[in-house]
Amino acid sequence: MKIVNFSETNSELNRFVAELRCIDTQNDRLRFRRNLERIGEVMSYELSKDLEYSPKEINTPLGTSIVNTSDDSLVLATILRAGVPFHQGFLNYFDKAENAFVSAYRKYKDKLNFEIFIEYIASPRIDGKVLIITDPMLATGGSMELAYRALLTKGNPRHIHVASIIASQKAIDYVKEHFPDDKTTVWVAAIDPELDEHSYIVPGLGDAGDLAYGEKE
Ligand SMILES: O=P(O)(O)OC[C@H]1O[C@H](OP(=O)(O)OP(=O)(O)O)[C@H](O)[C@@H]1O
Ligand SMILES: O=c1cc[nH]c(=O)[nH]1
Ligand SMILES: [Mg+2]
Repeated sequence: MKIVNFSETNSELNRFVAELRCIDTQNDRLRFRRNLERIGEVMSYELSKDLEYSPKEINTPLGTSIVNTSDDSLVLATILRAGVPFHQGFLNYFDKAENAFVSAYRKYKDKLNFEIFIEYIASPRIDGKVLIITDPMLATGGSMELAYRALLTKGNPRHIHVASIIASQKAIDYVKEHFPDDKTTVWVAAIDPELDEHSYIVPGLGDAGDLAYGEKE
């Protein structure tokens, strides 16, 4: 399985990640959402290099130009809530893509133990298409796997791209175990070493959904 970790390359994307993480900047919700979005934009550009292309004739006012454009049918799927701004970044570039939305939430039995529930899915058919599942946080990997399984009820994708911003090492191992090795690519801006007792990523950034949209009851 190909894993692309952007933190291994020096680029401006690292500053967007730093602003998401930093306690001095992350409470500016507008900036937080926009940073999720612009990481989505940069990632989608890099991911676009892995799609299939063929030459097309384009008529300009003065002649004909041959341009290689992608032939892939894309489905951009995201996991509510924190996935929404990150998803928008992908959609800014892949503006012709179809879209899917899945809800996943942690239902806590007590302070430390939770189950993940999927209650909502809105998706097109995904047979033979390139499925890109976006979620900024990959902590245990449980939400990503359940979202993927829910999306499989809509067909069999040709390729799956798992796109995240901060992943724990544990989640990377989990995705390697639970997604098809021969047709999955993982894109992450950073891989962090630990999870705390609440299964939050350490050092991570805190709760991405709350930072983007405010605390929930
Ligand atoms: O890998 P996991 O252990 O499943 O955790 C990651 C999930 O947690 C976050 O969502 P959260 O449940 O906080 O919902 P929210 O986006 O509504 O805040 C995040 O956006 C992922 O969906
Ligand atoms: O670290 C984490 C884990 C789950 N959800 C988040 O938003 N952050
Ligand atoms: Mg949250």
